Amino acid sequence: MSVYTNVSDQELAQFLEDYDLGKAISLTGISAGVENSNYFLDTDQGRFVLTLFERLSAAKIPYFLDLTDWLSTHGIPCPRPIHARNGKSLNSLCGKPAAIVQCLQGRSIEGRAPTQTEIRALGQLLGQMHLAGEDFPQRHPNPAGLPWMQETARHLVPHLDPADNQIIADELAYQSHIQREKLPGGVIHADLFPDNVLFAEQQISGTIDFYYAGDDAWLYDLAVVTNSWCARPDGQLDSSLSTALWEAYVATRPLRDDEASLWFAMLRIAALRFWLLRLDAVHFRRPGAITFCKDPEEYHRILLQRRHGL
Ligand SMILES: Nc1ncnc2c1ncn2[C@@H]1O[C@H](COP(=O)(O)OP(=O)(O)O)[C@@H](O)[C@H]1O
Ligand SMILES: N[C@@H](CCOP(=O)(O)O)C(=O)O
Repeated sequence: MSVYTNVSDQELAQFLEDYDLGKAISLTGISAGVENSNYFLDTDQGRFVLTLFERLSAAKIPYFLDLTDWLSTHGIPCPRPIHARNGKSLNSLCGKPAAIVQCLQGRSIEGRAPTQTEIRALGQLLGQMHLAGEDFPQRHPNPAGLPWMQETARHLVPHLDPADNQIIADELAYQSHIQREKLPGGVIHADLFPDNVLFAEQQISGTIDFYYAGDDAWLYDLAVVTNSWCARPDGQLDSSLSTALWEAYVATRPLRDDEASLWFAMLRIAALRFWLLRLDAVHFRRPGAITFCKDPEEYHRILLQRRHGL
């Protein structure tokens, strides 16, 4: 879902007065995405992306902008925030917190399976991103950890059938015994799905949408990526893709001995996280001009397969 707030020409012109970006030529709503209102902004200085933050409070947003500023200066292709003349990267538009970021080149592979070259590039990039974030000075616990899952599951109960509620309760009970905080970790992207990675000639030209990023086990992030890039339509893993991803990742960030034993637990919690997120989006829809909800059933299938170790 992606355009909740419409911006008038006058509001935009006034907003841009605080930047050195010249005058607006056009503003085009982007229909992909879920959380925020996103626009391609063309000015006489080039193309940028304008985001109006719909859920995050202004106090929470600087972390994400500072993180992408940091990662982009540490070799990770991600949207560098554009600072206004007063030095701030976060400002206000239509009464919402708003930011302008660099528009990255390339296209996502959405709608088709990745090639071996692409999946290896992704594994390597994810390892590099984890290492690049190691010295990032700000701490921010993953906002979608177990407490978020427990809370989301609780308010979904009246909307789901008993079988689904039972699966969710079983998974939450299982995960409450897994100590992922003991695994090596640091900054994770936490949503590096195919629609958040841009490729140009099979190499990664951009990673976007860091608004779920936070501190958590790196292995959990690899599990999020594995589920979202390597699942077949029936939810089972495509082993040639998942193996290539794993090998490229561990060649960049070698795993500690205790990590491999928690691999299936991480795949399960990563599947549960996105099943809950999508159920929440479907059952608690927000009004908006362009509406797009992702299918919860896809993650239901993925979770059922991971519960069987597939
Ligand atoms: N910096 C960027 N460069 C190029 N395209 C971008 C950029 N940021 C967002 N987009 C485009 O906007 C779409 C939605 O962005 P996303 O961050 O996923 O939205 P949301 O935060 O609402 O989930 C992306 O799929 C991509 O096509
Ligand atoms: N990637 C998640 C939902 C988050 O949406 P995004 O557009 O902000 O990446 C999913 O597929 O459920």
